Amino acid sequence: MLISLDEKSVCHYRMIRDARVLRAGFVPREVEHRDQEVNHLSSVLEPITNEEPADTAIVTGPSGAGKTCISQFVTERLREEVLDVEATYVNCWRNYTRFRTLYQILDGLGETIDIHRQSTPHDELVDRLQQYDGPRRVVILDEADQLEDASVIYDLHSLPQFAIICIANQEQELFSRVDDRLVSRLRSSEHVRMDSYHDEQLYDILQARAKWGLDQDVIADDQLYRIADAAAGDARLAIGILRSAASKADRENSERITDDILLDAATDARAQIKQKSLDSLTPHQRIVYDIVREHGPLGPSDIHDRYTEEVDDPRTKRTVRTYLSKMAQYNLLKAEGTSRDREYSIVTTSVASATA
Ligand SMILES: Nc1ncnc2c1ncn2[C@@H]1O[C@H](COP(=O)(O)OP(=O)(O)OP(=O)(O)O)[C@@H](O)[C@H]1O
Repeated sequence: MLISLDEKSVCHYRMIRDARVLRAGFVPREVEHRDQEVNHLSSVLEPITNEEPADTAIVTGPSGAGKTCISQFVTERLREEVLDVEATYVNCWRNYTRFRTLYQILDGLGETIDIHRQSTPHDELVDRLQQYDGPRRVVILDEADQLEDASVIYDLHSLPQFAIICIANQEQELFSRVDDRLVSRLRSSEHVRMDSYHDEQLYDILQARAKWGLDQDVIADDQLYRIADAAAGDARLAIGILRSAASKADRENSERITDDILLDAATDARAQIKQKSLDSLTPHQRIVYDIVREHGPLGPSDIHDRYTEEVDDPRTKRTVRTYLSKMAQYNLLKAEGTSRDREYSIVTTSVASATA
């Protein structure tokens, strides 16, 4: 238990013991229920521990299935086992151009001092990667289906110094963004698929976080089960609800997480995740989202027509479809109808919560 004194010397109870373990990007020392996926991914990367080239790994699954966590966990474990392995993590949604992704990778190698965003050609960046002869390096390309120009995967694919983990929600979305020569290579890559968690699995993930992050007995088992149920298979949302609940309890100087706190926490966590997803949208995706918000429900063709009227350099219909699908995956849009008459509308954050 942590007790702190504010300026007025009032005692404040703090139930959060270690806030790090409640953060979205935290990689735990032990991961729950993913032994098979951990072993599979480890075996794909294994050759680099003997200085041999490794196959590219494709990791897919819905939001909150643990794709990033498992990829980072496996990479870290590898780095613990052998000295000469390094790792670079790139969020391709944030770095969605080929230049930015190459830049981030080179930055991890300390090779960006004289690179100029305006004038350095792509080929020179690729040359530098080719010349890299340091320790073997795992490059995690997270949200790889968001790359505007996925040829960066091709750039890296053939370089033996780099082992690539490509993370995406769906395999077909990743493949629809790359050209045929790369599709055939990626099809023969190792594929690690992850499904949404069951309630029991989410409960275990939550219990471990509560154990490390919070004081004992501040949340009851049945409350953890309700969080798991409300999160509907998404570990990111589940941990988000626990984090919101604990910080609200701390703000209110409460010694336990009450059911009322939990109810608000579910709403807060959903709103926070939604805001984060909205902030991640690229400028073109944001325009598409706003069109659906203002004029939806709309079908993909109507959306594309309106979008091409609004921008000078429109992306293809196919790309806009991948935007729509990604926003549906991230619960920003909902799709209704079959593939022939599908329409998209925005998801309004519902106040009703399954933690009630
Ligand atoms: N098996 C697990 N054991 C422990 N913690 C986990 C596990 N799976 C996921 N988590 C935790 O859940 C949260 C969400 O996981 P992660 O970010 O890896 O999901 P994701 O599939 O990459 O989602 P997104 O597609 O939204 O990026 C993270 O805080 C992560 O540490």
